[in-house]
Amino acid sequence: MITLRNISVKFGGKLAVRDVSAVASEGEFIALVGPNGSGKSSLLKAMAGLIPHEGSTNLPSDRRDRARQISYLAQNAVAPDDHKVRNIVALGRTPHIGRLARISKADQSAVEAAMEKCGISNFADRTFKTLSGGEKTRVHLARTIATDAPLLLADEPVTALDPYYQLSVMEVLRDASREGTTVIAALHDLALARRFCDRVWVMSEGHLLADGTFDKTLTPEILRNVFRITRDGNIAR
Ligand SMILES: Nc1ncnc2c1ncn2[C@@H]1O[C@H](COP(=O)(O)OP(=O)(O)OP(=O)(O)O)[C@@H](O)[C@H]1O
Repeated sequence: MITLRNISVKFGGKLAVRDVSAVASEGEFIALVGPNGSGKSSLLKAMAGLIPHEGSTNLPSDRRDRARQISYLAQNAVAPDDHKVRNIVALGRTPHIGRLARISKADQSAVEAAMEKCGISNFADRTFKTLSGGEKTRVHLARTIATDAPLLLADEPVTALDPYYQLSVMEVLRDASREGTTVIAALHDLALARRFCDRVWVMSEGHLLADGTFDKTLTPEILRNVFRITRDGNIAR
């Protein structure tokens, strides 16, 4: 169980996340939704220990423990252009490899399995710079999956993907949650989120405005007042 207590994130005096308290259970797949600028990325980064925050969590504070416990897929993840795909995915195993130790057979299998799940095995030996945008996203996802951490945080993992890979990546994340990983993914596609996720956290102006099942949470009022759309997907006027 992951517990967030009164998490706040400030940038230059401006609050991007305001007093967020929530819990996530083992094996849950949570959709973190909300309009642009509502604080989703900032909350994920605070959970990943990448930016300073107020409040507390039960996540490990030691950097190495944190790296084993939490894998994080950034919204605009980068990777060395000249590295082979396979080596970038293998970076996901770094927290499990001792200093100066070589990658083990188990690490190697985790890398191969993650590449297979993300549909990138066929270009495992290409350099990163030769890939398309969506292919690069799937490489980053495979690196995140390869870590095999109990908490997976993904910031807009499907935004750059074609319809087939949107579904396929959502399946990969759902499978990870079914195997016991807690997955929290920032998503803009509410229909896709509803189809795959167990629960939704709705962010609005830094607050966690609603937390629950899709039916109870994404009410016509919230769609109108927070997302500025109607239930039919039109602009609310
Ligand atoms: N490094 C930063 N410095 C200053 N302000 C920032 C920084 N990062 C984010 N913000 C501000 O914090 C607020 C929340 O941003 P955040 O990226 O968390 O939103 P988001 O919900 O992930 O948005 P999006 O859907 O557009 O990715 C925004 O007002 C943003 O401008």
